[in-house]
Amino acid sequence: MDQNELKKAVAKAAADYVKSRLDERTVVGVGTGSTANFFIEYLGEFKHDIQATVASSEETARRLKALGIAVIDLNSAPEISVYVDGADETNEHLHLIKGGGGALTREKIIAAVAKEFVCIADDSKLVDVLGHFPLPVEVIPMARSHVGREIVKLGGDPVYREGFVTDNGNIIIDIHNMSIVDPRKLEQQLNQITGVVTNGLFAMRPADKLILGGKDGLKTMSR
Ligand SMILES: O=C[C@H](O)[C@H](O)[C@H](O)COP(=O)(O)O
Repeated sequence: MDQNELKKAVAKAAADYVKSRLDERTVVGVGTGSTANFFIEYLGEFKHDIQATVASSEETARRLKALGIAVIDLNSAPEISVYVDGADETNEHLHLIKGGGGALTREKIIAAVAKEFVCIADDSKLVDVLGHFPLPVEVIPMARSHVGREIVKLGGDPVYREGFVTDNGNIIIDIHNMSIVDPRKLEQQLNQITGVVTNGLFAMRPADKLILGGKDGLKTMSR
């Protein structure tokens, strides 16, 4: 199977899992990116059974609505039963790097609310130490230089994502060349920098379940 087929396989497994748990109160949190897009397609197959979804980006909301799936504002959702999303990197503790597509802040908000966070990925994303993938940080535009200097003090190489504006009207700085040996500590250190909205480390609130697709089939890891 190529990488796309692996993404499809994990998305199907997550959709089957969500379907098996649906009841009349279920609100599904839906992620952003190429893996999540396959999940959205599978959701479309049982859209009449889904009460509502909360989308982690404008693009995901557009795709869900195009399939006729109800999208509600998070503030109108009494709870999110399950949130399904991809990741850019994961370690065996289910700590993640997310935000390659720039949707990290809304994703992190949904993850914070969700009772269960199911991450889906092909097994090329599983690493021993996070940080090979550049870590995205969403930043208020006027704080760009300040945040960049603070990132250098933490040992990373900040790279401004040219021409990209988040759904929240902010910029992204990607941190390169940082071996993230203590993800929980770095997540908190970055959040302490004035001007940072959030960062793409999901270590304080990791995934609860990880469905990985590889050449030998699917593997599920849980915390
Ligand atoms: O902002 C984007 C999200 O965090 C994605 O979940 C992440 O970038 C993984 O995307 P993909 O499934 O396309 O590899």
